[in-house]
Amino acid sequence: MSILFTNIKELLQVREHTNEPLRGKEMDDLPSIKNAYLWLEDGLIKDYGSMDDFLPHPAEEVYDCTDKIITPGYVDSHTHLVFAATREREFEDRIHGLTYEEIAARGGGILNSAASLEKMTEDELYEQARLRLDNVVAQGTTAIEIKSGYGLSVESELKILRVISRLKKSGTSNNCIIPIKATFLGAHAFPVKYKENREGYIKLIIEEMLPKIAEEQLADYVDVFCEKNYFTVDEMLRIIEAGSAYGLKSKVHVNQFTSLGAIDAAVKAGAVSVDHLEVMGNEDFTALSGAKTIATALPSCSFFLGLDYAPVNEMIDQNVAVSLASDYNPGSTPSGNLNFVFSLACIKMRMTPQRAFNALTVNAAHALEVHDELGSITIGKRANLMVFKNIDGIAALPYNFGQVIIDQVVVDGEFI
Ligand SMILES: N=CN[C@@H](CCC(=O)O)C(=O)O
Ligand SMILES: [Zn+2]
Repeated sequence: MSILFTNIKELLQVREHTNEPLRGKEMDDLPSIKNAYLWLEDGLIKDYGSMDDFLPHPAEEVYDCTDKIITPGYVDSHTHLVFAATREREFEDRIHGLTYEEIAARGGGILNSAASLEKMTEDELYEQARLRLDNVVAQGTTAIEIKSGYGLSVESELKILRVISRLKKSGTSNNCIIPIKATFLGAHAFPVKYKENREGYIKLIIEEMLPKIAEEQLADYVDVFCEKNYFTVDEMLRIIEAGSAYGLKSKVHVNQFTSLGAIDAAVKAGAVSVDHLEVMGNEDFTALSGAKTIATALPSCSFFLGLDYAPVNEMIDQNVAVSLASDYNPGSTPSGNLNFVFSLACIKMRMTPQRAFNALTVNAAHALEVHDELGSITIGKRANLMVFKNIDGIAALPYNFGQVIIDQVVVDGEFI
């Protein structure tokens, strides 16, 4: 099947390749072609260019895009989209003055989510998660990472990872398949029965959960919530190492509330990404400067919990590869809408629209290791796109905060 878009008002994020994540001044550049064409074949980008150089291409479908802007779809490299129940009660508790940490200390938070997930069947979980996937794809997410971590027992962690595995194969309710990566986050919190036996739970993760997950090939990455009252830096390193023995690379939760030295340790351990970064010390910047590890900021989490925002412009100035993701989860971020993340990045973090869009596409694709197939308009990449009508440029996306102004989403060359 081949499709041709002609007279495109502007084709954004066109790059010959995206072998490396963008850093420093590169983040300010959002390459585009005005009055462009784009030719898709069998779900891939076959060719693109200026209409001035246009030669007739054989195509089964041709669309005139005089009033349209086309971009690559977003990539969401950090979500907890498989969960059993929302947590409005805690939301109200925070309005009355309790903090996220206080709610967790009372047995709420992650443990609350684990208790409700234990009671839910795999099929119910799957149906709910698929509806959430439908929603985020309609909002422009065209590749996604999904974590476990609301199980905290062998059976429940496997249940979540099996749901993710089903989503990988089945896609959305209308069978739209986007790339999904699964992350094992058994080290999200200590279950109550292991409160006085941390070692016992870490052993369960390393000696029981990981081997089973590896046997069923249920995970692409391993994650740890490294934070005061959760997992220490040493515990994180042990779990990263255990995961790597099964071929799992790591993506870790660090510096959400405290700077513990986890960033330096994770970078040295070869983590693909370090995520959150609301609290950053000088040594954290130094560890990330020039590192291969991607720094993923989650502004919707800061917005929802009233935390500081990750200092992304300072990181970019210090040669850190910055990406943005949603952190979609029932506790700290009950939204997977990357259009809203885009607005927050510009409004609250003072990223320019160019920087934020690069962080949501090219660098986000690196954070998910899908940069060879997604994140830019590049020949040979998958045709996962967003189409916008009657806007003047990229700034319209974050400007229209709280709204989804996408006209159409395209996945593998098909309108969804
Ligand atoms: N901080 C750790 N994990 C999640 C929130 C978990 C929850 O509150 O359910 C996050 O990334 O924000
Ligand atoms: Zn998270």
